[in-house]
Amino acid sequence: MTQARQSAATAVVVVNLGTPEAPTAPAVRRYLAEFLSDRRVVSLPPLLWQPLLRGVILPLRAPKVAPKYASVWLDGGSPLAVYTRQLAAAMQQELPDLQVLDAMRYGEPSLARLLQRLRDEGLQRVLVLPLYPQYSTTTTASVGDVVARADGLALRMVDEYHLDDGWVAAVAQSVRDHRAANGAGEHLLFSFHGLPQRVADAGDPYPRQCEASARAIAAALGLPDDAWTLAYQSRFGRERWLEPATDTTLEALAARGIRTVDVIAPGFAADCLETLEEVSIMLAEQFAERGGTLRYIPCLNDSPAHARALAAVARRALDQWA
Ligand SMILES: C=CC1=C(C)c2cc3[nH]c(cc4nc(cc5[nH]c(cc1n2)c(C)c5CCC(=O)O)C(CCC(=O)O)=C4C)c(C)c3C=C
Ligand SMILES: [Fe+2]
Ligand SMILES: [Fe+2]
Repeated sequence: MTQARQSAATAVVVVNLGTPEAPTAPAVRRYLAEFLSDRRVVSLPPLLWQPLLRGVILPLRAPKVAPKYASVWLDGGSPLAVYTRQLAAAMQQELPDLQVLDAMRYGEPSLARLLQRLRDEGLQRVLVLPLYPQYSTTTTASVGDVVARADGLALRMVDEYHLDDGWVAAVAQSVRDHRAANGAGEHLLFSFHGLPQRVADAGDPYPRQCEASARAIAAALGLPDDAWTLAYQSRFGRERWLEPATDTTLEALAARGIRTVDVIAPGFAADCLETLEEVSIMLAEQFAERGGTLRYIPCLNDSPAHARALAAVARRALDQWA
C-alpha cells in the first residue's frame, strides 16, 4: 500500500466520549441525559431507568457536577474537547495525505453527523479510532454502534491499542520525563476508569486489558512488582465496581508509610474531569490530608509522541485494509 493511494479520500476520525458544552447545570444535564441513556452504558430496562434518571439522578447530579467542570474548564472549552481537538491536529501533521478529524460519541462534534457528512462528500474510506486504549462494551462498542448504523461509507474501526508498542513506549516515556523533572515518587499508581463488576463478569475484556497495559508500561520502565499498583476510579452508582478502588488504594499506600505517589491514568487519552478534578485535585487533597504528596502525570494529550503513536496505529489499520 503506497501513501498516494491513502489519499485525502481517506479520513481518520478520532472519537472520544463527549463532554458538556458549558460548565453549567443545564449543559451538564443535557450531556449526562444522552450519555446515561445509552444502554451500552446503563443496561437497565428503559421503563425503569428513564424515570429514575430524569426524576432523580439528573436533577441531583447536574448541579453537583457542574462546579467540578468549572474548576478545570479551559479557555477553549472542556479539557476533554480541547485536548481531543489538539490531538487530532497533531495527528494531521503526522498524516498529511489523510484527513484527520475529531468527533464525540455523545454531544458535539457528533460522530453520527460527521459520518453522514463524509458520506455526502464522497469519501472513499473512513477509519474510526476510538480514543480508548482498552476495549470495553461500555465505550468502544458504543462507538461501534454508531459506525454500524452509518451506511453508504466504507468504514472500519480500531478496537483497541492497549499493547501497541508505540503507545506503551509513549506512556512509559511520559513517566520517565515526569520523574526526571520532579524526582521519582516512591510508588507508581495506575488509575483506570472503573466499570461495574457485573459488566466484567459478563465477559467485558476491559479489566484484563487494563492489567496488561499496566504490566507492559511497568516492564518498559523496569519497575519491580512492589513499585506499582493498578486501581480503578470514578465509581458511579451503588453496585459493586471493579476493585481495588483508587481512593482506598491511596489510603492503603499512606498507611504503609509511602509519602510520594506518582499517579498516571493510561486509560484516558486526554485529560478530562475524571483525571483533572477527581485525581489531580480531589484525590491529591485526600492524600495530602494523610501526609502524602500525590503527583499527577498528565495524559498524553496532544504530545508529539502520542500523535506519532496513534498515527502509526491508524496507518497500520489502513495498510491492513488495503
Ligand atoms: C454506568 C456509568 C458509567 C460507566 C460504565 C462508565 C465507563 C467508562 N467511562 C469512561 C471514560 C470517561 N467517563 C467520563 C465521565 C463520566 N463517566 C460516567 C459514568 C460511567 N462511565 C459519568 C456519569 C461521567 C460524567 C461525570 C460525572 O457525572 O461523574 C469521562 C470524562 C468526561 C468529561 O467530560 O470530562 C471519561 C473520559 C471509560 C473509559 C469507561 C469504561 C471503561
Ligand atoms: Fe465514565
Ligand atoms: Fe467522576
